[in-house]
Formats: sequence, structure tokens, C-alpha cells
Amino acid sequence: MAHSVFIDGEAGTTGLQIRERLETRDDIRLVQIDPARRKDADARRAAFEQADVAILCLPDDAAREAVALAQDLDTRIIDASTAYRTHPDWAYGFPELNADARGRIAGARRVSNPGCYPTGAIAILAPLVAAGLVAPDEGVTINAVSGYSGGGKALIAEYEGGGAPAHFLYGLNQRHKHYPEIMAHAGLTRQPIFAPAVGNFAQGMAVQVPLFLTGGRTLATLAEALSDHYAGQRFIQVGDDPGARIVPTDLNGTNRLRITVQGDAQNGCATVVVVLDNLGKGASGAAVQNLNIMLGVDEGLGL
Ligand SMILES: NC(=O)C1=CN([C@@H]2O[C@H](COP(=O)(O)OP(=O)(O)OC[C@H]3O[C@@H](n4cnc5c(N)ncnc54)[C@H](OP(=O)(O)O)[C@@H]3O)[C@@H](O)[C@H]2O)C=CC1
Ligand SMILES: CC(=O)N[C@@H](CCC(=O)OP(=O)(O)O)C(=O)O
Repeated sequence: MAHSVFIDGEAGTTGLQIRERLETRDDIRLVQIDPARRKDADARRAAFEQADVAILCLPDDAAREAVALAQDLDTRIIDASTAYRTHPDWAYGFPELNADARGRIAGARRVSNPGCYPTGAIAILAPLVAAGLVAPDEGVTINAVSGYSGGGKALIAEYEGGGAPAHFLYGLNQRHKHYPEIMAHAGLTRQPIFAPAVGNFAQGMAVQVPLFLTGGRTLATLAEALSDHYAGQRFIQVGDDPGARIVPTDLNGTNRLRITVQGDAQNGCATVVVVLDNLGKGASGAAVQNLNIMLGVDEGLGL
């Protein structure tokens, strides 16, 4: 029998791309509501009642409201917003994070889907902290660039309306909403410096952590720690040489994430960089991967 899935916010950027990944599957039945009633609590509650799993693709406050609406139901929830990413009762939906992550997601009633930038930053830092190559209280810097779809419908409208700049930096007040998530799941005790940017391309993202090669840190130990950590993971590759240019759009339309280590042993400077699709492994692809794990089907179905 098909599993019923309700995407709350299915007309938004993340929701649409989840729907595209699910609508051709015959093991999934999508529960839909009249678009005119998409913000109506009664209509949404009725959809939750019919769904085995609901995927929330909403702003944080609306996601909290949705969780309250479904509180007394058996419906399992995957939330794509920032609202529950550090909540102790929610499983963090990064299956490749550590040996326990898949099992927690598989058995969870509540799964928080990681953020796009945090997926890149945590993919780099969590294994390096666990391997002792980055100290939890070390001062690290995260530089990143995202396609404009990362800002949802509002930023898409700005870019597609023609008035937006080719490139801008933001979040430099160091109060970005992603800090708690990055610190909690990377295992950092000191807040990193995070410098995100947006470029004039719709989708795709690069996230980089520059590191000095000091202590036990060499190009080889960094690459080895990351390769060991992700050995056998079908969606995360370590070490393919991308050449001198890192192109944020390289993995668009996929659920893949690629990590490379580059630098110079002589001068002791290195960069670990991730490329992913902010709407693939950074949001919609990851949500479908988590849904598959929760349903106990092939993790790559529809991806
Ligand atoms: N874009 C990205 O790259 C990523 C986004 N996310 C997260 O996913 C979530 C959704 O983001 P995104 O898809 O970009 O946002 P969008 O702005 O593109 O879409 C949000 C959708 O939610 C709907 N909505 C807003 N309030 C309510 C409500 N009270 N009840 C029902 N529907 C509502 C909006 O409807 P309407 O347009 O009619 O207002 C819209 O369709 C966010 O929490 C974001 O942090 C996560 C990872 C990456
Ligand atoms: C380009 C842009 O504006 N990006 C958003 C991050 C994307 C998003 O909404 O956050 P999650 O990935 O955590 O859900 C921002 O910086 O707030």
C-alpha cells in the first residue's frame, strides 16, 4: 500500500522540489489541499490526519504552528525549517553524520532536515572535530556562496525581477540563524566566523573552511579523516579533484555532496570545500532521503 505524504508549503521553493521528486513514485500518495486554503488551519489539520508523514516547507513560525496542529496525531513529521534543528527530541536528519544517525532517523516521529549552509559546514567540520584535527574551541571560519533560491520566493522574485546585484555578502553581523545548528552538530564550542554570500545563479552552493596546517593537520590527514568518515556513503564523495575552479552549480539537480581538500604543504595553508545543491542535499533531496529512511525503503528512491 502507498504511503500518504502531505507537503505543507508545497508551492514554495523547497516544497515544489520535494513534490517533483515524489509525484512520479507509485509507493507514495500525495495528500493535497485546495491551494486557496493552504494557510487555513482546519484544511491543514485535515491533511495531517490523512498523512503517514508530513513534510513542512514553511517559515519557522508556521512550522511551529504546524507541529502544534499535528501534536495529537500519529503523523510523522520532517521539518525543513530552522525551528527544531537543535531540539533534543528531534532526530537530526543528516544520515551520514555518525554511525547512529540513520537508526535515529528511521525510528523517529520527528526529524529536522538540516539547513543548506549547515549541511556543507557540518559535513566538513564534524568528522574533523571527531578525528581531533579541529579542536572544539578552535576559531574557524566558514565562507560560503549560495544561489539565490536559498532565499526562497522573496529572493527569487528579486533576482528574476532584474533588480538584484550580481553578488552580495551578508550576515556579517555574525548573528546568522545557522550558528546554533552548525555548532551543535559539528561539535564546536566556540562560535565560528561565518561569511555567506549570494550570487546571480538560481541553485547551487559552495561552503569552505580554510585551515592552517598545524599540529597533526596535513593535507593527507585531512583527506584521510574525511574519506574514512564517508566511506561507503552513496551521496557524499571525498577527494575527486575538481580542478582549479570550484563551481557551486556542479551538483545541481542531484542529492550529492562533494568534499575536496586543497592547499600547499610548504606554506601550510589549506581549504576544505564542499559543493552541493542547496535544494538537493541542502533541502529537498535530503528531505526525500530522510523520508525514504523513515519509510524503510531504498534510501535513494526518487533521488
Ligand atoms: N530555499 C532553500 O535553499 C532552503 C530552504 N530551507 C527551509 O525551508 C523552509 C521553506 O523555505 P523556502 O521553500 O525557501 O521558502 P519559500 O518562501 O519559497 O516558500 C515558503 C512557502 O510557505 C508558505 N507559507 C508561509 N506561511 C505559511 C503558513 N502560515 N501556512 C501555510 N503555508 C505557508 C508560503 O506561501 P505563500 O508564498 O503563499 O506565502 C510558501 O509557499 C524555510 O524554513 C527554509 O529555511 C531549507 C534549506 C534550503
Ligand atoms: C541565500 C539565503 O538567503 N539563504 C538563507 C539560508 C537558506 C535557508 O532558508 O535556510 P536553511 O537552509 O537553514 O533552511 C539565509 O542565509 O538565511
